[in-house]
Amino acid sequence: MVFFERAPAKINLSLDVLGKRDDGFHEVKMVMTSVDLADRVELGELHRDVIEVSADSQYVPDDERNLAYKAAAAFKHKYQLKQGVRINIKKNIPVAAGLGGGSSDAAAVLRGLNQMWSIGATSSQLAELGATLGSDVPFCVYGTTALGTGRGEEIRILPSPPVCYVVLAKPDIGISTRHVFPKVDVNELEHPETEMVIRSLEEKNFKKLCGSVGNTLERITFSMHPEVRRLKEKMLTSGVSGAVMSGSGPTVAGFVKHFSKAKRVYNGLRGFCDEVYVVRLLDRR
Ligand SMILES: C[C@](O)(CO)[C@H](O)COP(=O)(O)OP(=O)(O)OC[C@H]1O[C@@H](n2ccc(N)nc2=O)[C@H](O)[C@@H]1O
Ligand SMILES: Nc1ncnc2c1ncn2[C@@H]1O[C@H](COP(=O)(O)OP(=O)(O)OP(=O)(O)O)[C@@H](O)[C@H]1O
Repeated sequence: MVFFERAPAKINLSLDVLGKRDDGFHEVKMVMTSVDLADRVELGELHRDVIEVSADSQYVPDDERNLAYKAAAAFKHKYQLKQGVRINIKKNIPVAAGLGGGSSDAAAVLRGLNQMWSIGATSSQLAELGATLGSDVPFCVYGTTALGTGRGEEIRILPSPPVCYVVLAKPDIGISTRHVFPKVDVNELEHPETEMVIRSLEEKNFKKLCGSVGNTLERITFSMHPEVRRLKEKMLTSGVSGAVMSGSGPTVAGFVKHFSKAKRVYNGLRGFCDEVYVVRLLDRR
């Protein structure tokens, strides 16, 4: 039997760092949501006790370093399963882009294996297992709109954003979160208005949302890669109502209410950077 799971990209509407923890991670407070740019994860049952993984991208490992492989290994270990699985990933989410692609693939594997092997684990149990794989995996298990606290793994579901289009633009660089967090100086941070972002979701207020999106990691990524700052500026002058870098970058998300405007922004940015997408937010609660 073959199972398919969608693995949507995540974007940060806000990302705040509150402090450094004893375990080396940072205490964060961030609002995340999912968009309809998604990888496609195919799971096929094997009768041997092996995990095989392949992906149609040269930037993604096809062995135990793949986060999807790690998710399958963790799931098999947790539920003491002797069956194997073949995982095939059709990558549509740009890699090392701040869009949580690997985390979303891992979450899709947890959801898919739970279904394929009829384990009956709850989302919260899958999220707890996901937290052992990476800070963004628990959010990706739910894949809606949520507040992430702790190191990002404590999830509170929020109302979905007002209906709008999101233009995603990624300059031709990859950024690893691991290289950005060590540069955080907790005494020199500008804090985004996360509470205002949450209120804008509760009120479904597009204007308020656009006026309050923010990411404290922007300053660090911009200083390492000035082209990301230029991209955000270009996006704002192209007519988006608000823009914010996702995760540790380099992808910048711009918000517009109408498709005609999204198309104009898209066309304007295409001459500026290679990878541009017009997407929609995933959930409609
Ligand atoms: C930047 C975000 O994408 C925002 O959604 C996430 O916080 C990153 O999530 P992720 O890629 O799943 O991150 P992890 O794989 O857990 O951690 C990668 C590295 O980022 C740093 N890290 C990550 C999360 C966090 N709250 N504090 C950190 O300091 C750590 O150095 C860690 O070694
Ligand atoms: N299934 C996967 N999809 C994408 N990248 C993966 C996967 N498994 C492992 N990786 C590795 O993880 C790294 C980060 O890729 P990803 O696309 O998840 O970026 P990101 O969302 O910016 O994450 P991070 O915050 O971890 O830097 C890549 O360098 C890649 O080699």
